[in-house]
This record gives sequence, structure tokens and C-alpha cells, in this order.
Amino acid sequence: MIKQSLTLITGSSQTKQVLHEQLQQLLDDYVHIESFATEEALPTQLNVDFILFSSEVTRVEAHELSNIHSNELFVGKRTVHHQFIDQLLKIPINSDVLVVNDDDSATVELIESLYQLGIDHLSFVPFKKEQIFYEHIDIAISPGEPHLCPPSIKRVIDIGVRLFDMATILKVVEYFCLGEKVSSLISERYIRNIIDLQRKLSIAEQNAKQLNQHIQNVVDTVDDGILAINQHQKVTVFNRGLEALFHFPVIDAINKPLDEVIVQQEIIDFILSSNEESKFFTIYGVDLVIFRHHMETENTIVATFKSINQAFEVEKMAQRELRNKGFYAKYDFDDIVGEHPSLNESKQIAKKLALSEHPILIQGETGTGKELFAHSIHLHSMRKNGPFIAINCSALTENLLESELFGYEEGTFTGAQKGGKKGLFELADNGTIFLDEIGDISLTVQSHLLRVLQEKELRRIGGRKVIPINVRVIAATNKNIQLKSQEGTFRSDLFYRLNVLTLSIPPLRARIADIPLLVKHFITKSGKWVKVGQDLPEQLQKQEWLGNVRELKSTIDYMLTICDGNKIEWKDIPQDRFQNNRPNEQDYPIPESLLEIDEYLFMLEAIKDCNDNGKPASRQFISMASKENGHFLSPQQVRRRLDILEIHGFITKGRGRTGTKITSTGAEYLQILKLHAH
Ligand SMILES: Nc1ncnc2c1ncn2[C@@H]1O[C@H](COP(=O)(O)OP(=O)(O)OP(=O)(O)O)[C@@H](O)[C@H]1O
Repeated sequence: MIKQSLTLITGSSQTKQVLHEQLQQLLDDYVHIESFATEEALPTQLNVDFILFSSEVTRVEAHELSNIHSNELFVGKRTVHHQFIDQLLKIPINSDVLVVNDDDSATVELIESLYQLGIDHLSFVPFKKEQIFYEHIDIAISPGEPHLCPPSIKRVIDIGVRLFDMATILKVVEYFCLGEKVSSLISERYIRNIIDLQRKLSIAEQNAKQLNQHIQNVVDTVDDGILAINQHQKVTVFNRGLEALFHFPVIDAINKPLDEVIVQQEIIDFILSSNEESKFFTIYGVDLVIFRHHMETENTIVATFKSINQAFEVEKMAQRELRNKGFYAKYDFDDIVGEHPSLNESKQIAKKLALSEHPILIQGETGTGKELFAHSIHLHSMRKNGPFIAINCSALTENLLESELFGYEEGTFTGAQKGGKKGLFELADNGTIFLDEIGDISLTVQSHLLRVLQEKELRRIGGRKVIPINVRVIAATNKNIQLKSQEGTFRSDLFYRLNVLTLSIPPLRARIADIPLLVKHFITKSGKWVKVGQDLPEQLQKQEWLGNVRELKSTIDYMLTICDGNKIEWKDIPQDRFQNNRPNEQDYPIPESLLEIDEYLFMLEAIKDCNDNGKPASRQFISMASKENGHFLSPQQVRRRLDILEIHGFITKGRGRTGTKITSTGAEYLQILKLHAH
């Protein structure tokens, strides 16, 4: 049998190749196929039986290039290759998709065939060359013309050269009178590929259904109500807990607009647009707390509904955890021993200050009981059930203090904990934070702290998320921070914020009448059954207590350890101090040369001045000061002298920024040296 002949004319050679292959695969047994592309060359004279054009544009072009005679001229209809359809189906619903083809009519035709194929979940935007405003569109599809896509497009799906559709193939079959048997064979070949795709799609659909059912089963096992809504405010997750609460069946709720499922407008408003993370509601008589979370990557809001009892349980668990970490107040006003009017007055004022929400600044010499007051204030405040966290600001380096207080995000610095770390401010939420030795914090930490106090929110170091916090700050200092703010080492705006409510704690020397009570208290607390020597309280009252109650406490602790039998007496007092009421020259080594006396006198005075003014008494500082004094001591010389002073117990060398401090013995020695100086 002589094969009849079909002539295919396309525009580009790529299209020629793909369509030729398609026709050959389907018709080769029955029809001879010859193909031309207008971009290559067309015979000037074309005398053939049946011409199939790839598009209307090609038909017009071909007639311009060649003298065509044919029994039948037919412009084929084209459709998207099935293998690309599942890629298109995976594009999220309602996405804007730019459709890019080389001419406008072909673009419209492509969009039509996409709709006909059932790809109707996207919004197609036809590409026009002269138009350049496609910034909002991320995805484009193009049949073999991806180079035409504007550069702003992030993802191009090249759906390749489109094939002839079934109707076109049937038209050819009909023209060549191939008979019913052949035509059904050809349609079967055509359809087989589509069935493959269909199978793939139905498996995918089944998997998706199974996954959905699995998610539903999981969320149904949770006691809380769980709700998720997409950017179109339609419900995507709704569990059994909510079914029971709202009397609304799960199957009816999925995919419904939120306001058709929940009728209470205040709940809808809270879920859709609140800035708060949680809020209390009563729904059909049930008291509950709704927690909301915006998942930005998925543009989804998730709301969990917890019954009030469960919410309390969670709160209690969090509190228990904080207690385990020691973040709770341990002392109350009753633990502050003393009856002196000055102390009583401080307690009365503190109780009043406790009831307000403003920051408090506690001022007082070292060891006077500022931390005890901070604990007690917390327990006397509305926040008593919240955490209480105390931190000594001078004990940490600047960077460590900042990350301890404000936390950090993952990867902020080498060694940073995975997942980032909550700072103490976050942990103290709904409670109180006690910042001891606030006068020592660096200007960087000061400005971070100021922001937290002003905005009532914080950003972790290296983080962008703003975290609202509700923490009351109690700060304490034994330095004159007003003076520091005048000198410029303490921000005055922070000072004024902290100094809204001030509390002064009297030094022990201003209430020596309390010493016997304190002695008794410390002995009782030690759990030892010892008597107190008759004249001991009176002797202790005569001493100078530069370290205040802390020094008294450590003296008593020492005496309790070394006393014989069941009585503590004056003889048990630490050897190097208090042996006499007045400083005794024989107890102290007096340097032989006047020059040396001057040097030690100068050094102890410099340290004492620094201590009194809250400046760190560093080696460098003392060395610089010696220059001004006219007797220059290098930092090494200063170090040697500091070592000697430390051996005699006249100073203590603190680590970190606290620096060197003069002891009470040192202060006495200073008095003696003054007598010997010229
Ligand atoms: N009135 C008091 N009654 C009982 N104990 C007291 C009293 N005052 C202070 N203490 C005890 O003295 C020690 C020091 O007190 P605290 O730490 O509160 O002082 P501080 O003023 O905060 O000291 P610093 O300025 O050095 O931080 C603690 O052991 C505390 O229990």
C-alpha cells in the first residue's frame, strides 16, 4: 500500500522536531510525514496533498515564503505536554503566574489550553513585551521561551514545545480515511500517556488525603483546641476539641471562612489581628485562654485553645521550673533583723514602694542588706507569684552580662548555644529582676537596659524579633551613681528612669543598737547551741563595721567555728582585727623610711577614694594618680606594693571590674600612717 503524505510546517526548527516526532510516533505506520520550518527554508513551490501548520502565524508566514497548492490546509491546535502538568499542579493555589510566549496570540492560546486542561487554580497573567511591571510575580511558565522572561522572575517552568491536541490528530486520521480500527489504535496511543499522568495524579491525591487524615488524627488526640487559618482567612486545621467547643463538625469547618465557623467577633478579631500572644475568653460558658501564633513562612495563623485549668497547670509547671533554677524570692521583711527606727523606716517605705510598678533604686553601703530588701519587696508586690531573679552586674564581663540579661539568637557568636538562649529578662517575665551593683554596668549595657525599661520589650542579641516583656526592675548600688552620671560614666536618662523610687538602707554604724539582735539571729540560724559571752555584744558595738551586716555575719560565723565548748567570747574574734578598740600601732608594720610611708599612705588613700566614689582602683589608675602626686610609681611597682598590702589584709584584690578594695583594717592602718607622715 502506498502511504499517503502529510506536510508539517512549523515556525522554529525546535518545534518542527518535536511535532514531527509526535506525528511519527502516532501515524508513521500509515502516513508519510515531511516537515519544514519557516525559520529554515521552504521550497518556493509547494504542491502537496495535506498541510498541517503548527500555528496561525506560521500559516501566514508560509504563504509569504512559498507558492502553496494543497487539497487541505489545516492549522493544528496545540496543548501542554502532559509530563509538565503535574509541575503546574504543584504551584500553590491562587498564585499569580506569568505566561510567556513569543507572540501575544500564542500566549492567549496557551492560557486557554491550560484552562481546558483543568489547570484553573492559578491566576495567569499574559506576558507583553513592552510591559515591564511584573515585580510582584515570582513564577513564570513558558513553552520553550524561558529567555524572554523578565529578570525579576524567581522561578521559570519551561513546559517545552506544546504538542498537537487530540482533536487535531483525529482530524488527520479522518482526512486520510484510516478507518475506525486504526483511528481507535491511534487514540489509544495518545491517551496512554495521559492515563499515566492521571495515575500519577491520583496516587498523589491519595497520598495527600492520607497525610491530611493523619494530621487530623494527630490534632484530634490533643486535648487543646487547635485551629489554623490560611492567608485567605479560611480554616485549614480544626480539631475535635474545637468541634465540641463550638458545636461545629470538623468536616464542615475545613476550608470555610473563619467567620462562618466562629460567630464571636471578639475571638475572630483576636485571632486575626491581635498583637498579644494570649487572651482570656469565655466561650459557651467555658473559661479558656487562646494562644495565637503567626507562622510567617506559611502565612498561617495557628490558635490553640486551652481550658483555664490546663493554662494554670502550664503556668505552674513553668513556675516550678523557675523555682528549680532558684529564680524565686527567698527572704521576706520578717527576715530583715533589726528594730532601730532608721531600719524600721526603710522597711515601711519599702513596703509602700513594693505596691507600685515602677523601678526601685536601693542605695546603701556594701553588706547593709540591699538584696534582702529586694527579695522582700518582690514578695510584698503583686508579682509575688512570679519569678525573682538576682544578678550581680559587677561579677561578669560586659559581653557576658549583656547576653545573660538579654539573651541571644543562634549563631550570634562562636560558642553560642544552639537555638539561641533566653536572657534573664525573658525568664523574669511577670516577675522582678534585681540588678545588684548597677553602678558597674558598661555604657553599652546601660543603653540596652534603657531601651528595655522604656519600650517594655527587648530584642535578643543578634535577633530581630521584638519580645514584649513585663518585668519590674529593682536596682541596687553602693556607689554614688548620681555623681557618676554627672561625670558621664552613667547615663543620666537611665539614672532618672531607675531613680523613680529610691530606698536608702542605713549602715550598721547608724544602728549599732541592732548588733545584739543580729548576733543572736546569726547564732540561731547557724543551728548551734552556744551562749554569748556577757560583754561580747557591747564589745562588738564598739567596732567599726565597714563591711556592715555582712562583715558582722562573717565574724560571728568565724567565732562559731573556732570557739571552745558552747560559748563565744571576745577572745574568739578573728586574730588580725578587733583585738583592741582602737588601732594599735604595734599590730601594724610601720615602714622605716618616710618615703615608703608616703607611698603606702598615698596608695591606701587612692584606693579608699576610688572605693568611695565607685571607681575601680586598678593598677593603671593608681600609677597615673602617682604621677600627678609627684612620686611616680610604675604599674609594676604598684603591683608589688598592692601584694604587700594584701598580705597584711589591708586590701582585697577583686576580680573583674570591682577592682581593689580597702578593708576595715586597711582603713585603720591608713589612720596610723597619717600620724607618721610628715
Ligand atoms: N537586717 C539584716 N538581717 C539579717 N541579715 C542581714 C541583714 N542585713 C544583711 N544581712 C545579711 O548580710 C549579708 C549581706 O546582705 P546583702 O547581700 O543583702 O547586702 P547588700 O547590701 O546587697 O551587699 P552588696 O552591696 O555587697 O551587694 C547577707 O548574708 C544577709 O543575709
